[in-house]
Amino acid sequence: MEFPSPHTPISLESEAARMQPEVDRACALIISAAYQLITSVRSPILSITAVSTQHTLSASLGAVAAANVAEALREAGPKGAHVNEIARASNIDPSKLARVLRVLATNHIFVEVAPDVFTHNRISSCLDTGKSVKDILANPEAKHIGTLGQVAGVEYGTDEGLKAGGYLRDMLLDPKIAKSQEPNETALSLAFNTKLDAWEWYEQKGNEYRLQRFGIALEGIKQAGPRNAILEGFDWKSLKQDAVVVDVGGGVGSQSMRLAQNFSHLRFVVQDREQIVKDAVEFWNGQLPGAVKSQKNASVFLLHTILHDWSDDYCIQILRHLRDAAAPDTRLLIVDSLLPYACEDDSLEGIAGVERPAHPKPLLPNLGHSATLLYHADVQMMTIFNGKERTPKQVKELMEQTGWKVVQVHPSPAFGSAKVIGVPENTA
Ligand SMILES: C[S@@+](CC[C@H](N)C(=O)[O-])C[C@H]1O[C@@H](n2cnc3c(N)ncnc32)[C@H](O)[C@@H]1O
Repeated sequence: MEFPSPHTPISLESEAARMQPEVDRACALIISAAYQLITSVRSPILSITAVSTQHTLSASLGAVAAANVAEALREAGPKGAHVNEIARASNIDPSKLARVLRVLATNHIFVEVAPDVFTHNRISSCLDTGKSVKDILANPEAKHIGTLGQVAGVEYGTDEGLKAGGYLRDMLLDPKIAKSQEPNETALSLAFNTKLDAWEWYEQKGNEYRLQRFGIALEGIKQAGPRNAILEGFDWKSLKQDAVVVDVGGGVGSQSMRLAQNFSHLRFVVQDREQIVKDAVEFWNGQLPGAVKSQKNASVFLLHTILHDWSDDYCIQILRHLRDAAAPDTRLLIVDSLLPYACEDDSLEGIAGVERPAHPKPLLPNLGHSATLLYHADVQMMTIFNGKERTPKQVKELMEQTGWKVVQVHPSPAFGSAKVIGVPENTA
């Protein structure tokens, strides 16, 4: 097995090694230990200052993605290109672009091979849509269509994500919305001066590119984990012929698609907002025409990265509605990240499947930096949606309040892939 070199471009094959759980765990320990060492030896004032200015990194990454720098560098070949050449396609001032690229290169994203000459490395290659600069400039609205979605994810995080993040303190400290559970009283609504919730805001005229990019970005983040994570941890095979899986808030139905491709005996209902369902019909007709039929009597309610979009009040409404529509043998399948506390946690006792492996001391019990993306996502969910990544206990409590009983938890190190399986309370 070969671990990828920092100088080779990313591909699905290059990441194959880390899809093996033992390799993934070894990497997590290394990342956790390395970052803990950095924080131990660096001046605390410098540590805190580095964090307080870290938005410059996100902002630089966003600028470079929007300016199609990765595509220009790929076209320039392995020796790289001078900033004068890179800047030409985007009309950015070359000396400003050089500084933006240099802060990234200093953080191992791109390599400065000679003064003002930059080339790709493995991390920067993730910023490449694979399209030509000419094609992107000819049709900028379609930049992310047909891509794996990781660049869409970067643009999402560094555009509405970063802008909303800038208003976190206002959201938390403004007495009018500080304790709100409403999806339209968020840092995003402050940043974009809107009374709409994120879903309505995305559907506003002028936000077409952002809406489409958001949908494609959802796929991008899944590239970091095993492609077929949805297949594991739930016994899909044992569901009877023509069992109906309702993909609640299913987007274009990409999870249902993966299930349909692997379990031909299942039928699917993909439920979402009207505008999204229009895209879903195209997506399905293109790949599995006739596979989705609208039916009642759900065998499974699948909530794939849904509850994390909503505050507790709204999750309770969603879960109650599903409970009302459930038959005695309906299964509830919640797929989301499960967030550990940063300390030891005995609240997990009695929940089947959530035992945490012990990590070597003095690493943090949640593995610190190697798990940091979960906590970034949690805060981002708060700023954009008033949503929340939850601990296993928090999910269990929401289920118990709404007539569902947890029967199994299937933790997954992959982002957004842990499963909590429930059944209607009085039939368990
Ligand atoms: C984070 S995405 C998850 C999509 C899909 N489950 C997946 O994992 O690929 C959340 C989805 O919820 C949908 N959504 C938001 N509000 C909704 C509502 N009121 N009814 C149905 N779907 C909704 C959004 O349009 C979006 O597709």
